[in-house]
Amino acid sequence: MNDKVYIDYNDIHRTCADTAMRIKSSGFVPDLLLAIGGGGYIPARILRTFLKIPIKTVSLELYNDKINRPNDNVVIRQWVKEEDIKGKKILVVDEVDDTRTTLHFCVEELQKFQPASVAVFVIHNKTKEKKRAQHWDNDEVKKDSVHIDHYWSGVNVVPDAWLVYPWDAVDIDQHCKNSSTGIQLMKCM
Ligand SMILES: O=P(O)(O)OC[C@H]1O[C@H](OP(=O)(O)OP(=O)(O)O)[C@H](O)[C@@H]1O
Repeated sequence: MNDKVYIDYNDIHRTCADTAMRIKSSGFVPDLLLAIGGGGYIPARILRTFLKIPIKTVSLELYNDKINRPNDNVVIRQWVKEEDIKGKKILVVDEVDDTRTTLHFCVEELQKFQPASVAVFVIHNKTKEKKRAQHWDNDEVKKDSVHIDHYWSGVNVVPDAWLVYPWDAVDIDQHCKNSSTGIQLMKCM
């Protein structure tokens, strides 16, 4: 079993702040943050502090806590209206890109509403072979069938990292103590 990495709230805030600066300097000016719940809600709110644009939310479920394994398909618990997306530049926000199943599903569904463009932000990207959209995070991004204009990960992490986020903590004080230990995270350039 892999060591758990307890993620610190302040590190999340710093990562969002740093990446917001990268987004601003990229020339991509999003109209809307689209948070994928539950993990994308808090990073989207932090990004709003810097990007000063509205947030809309969707709720998607891949991992099924009741059966302790992924669902066969991504389940939509809540979705957006077409009028919120059509013609807009959308920045999709989630906390982690693991197999990329959820992000790919979300972008594919959003494209049906004809956004002007779509980009993706995650706090953590696990550097592993993805099940979908292999090329989003490298120079071949535009070759993928489900197109995005930009992909930003705050931090690239080793493939088998077991990330524990602070909003899942029952005892946040113990979580903070644990967050000073853990495996090495590989910082994204
Ligand atoms: O890259 P993937 O393999 O698709 O995994 C990443 C997704 O899994 C988690 O969601 P989950 O379904 O556990 O829902 P939650 O955010 O409500 O915990 C996480 O929040 C991402 O959305």
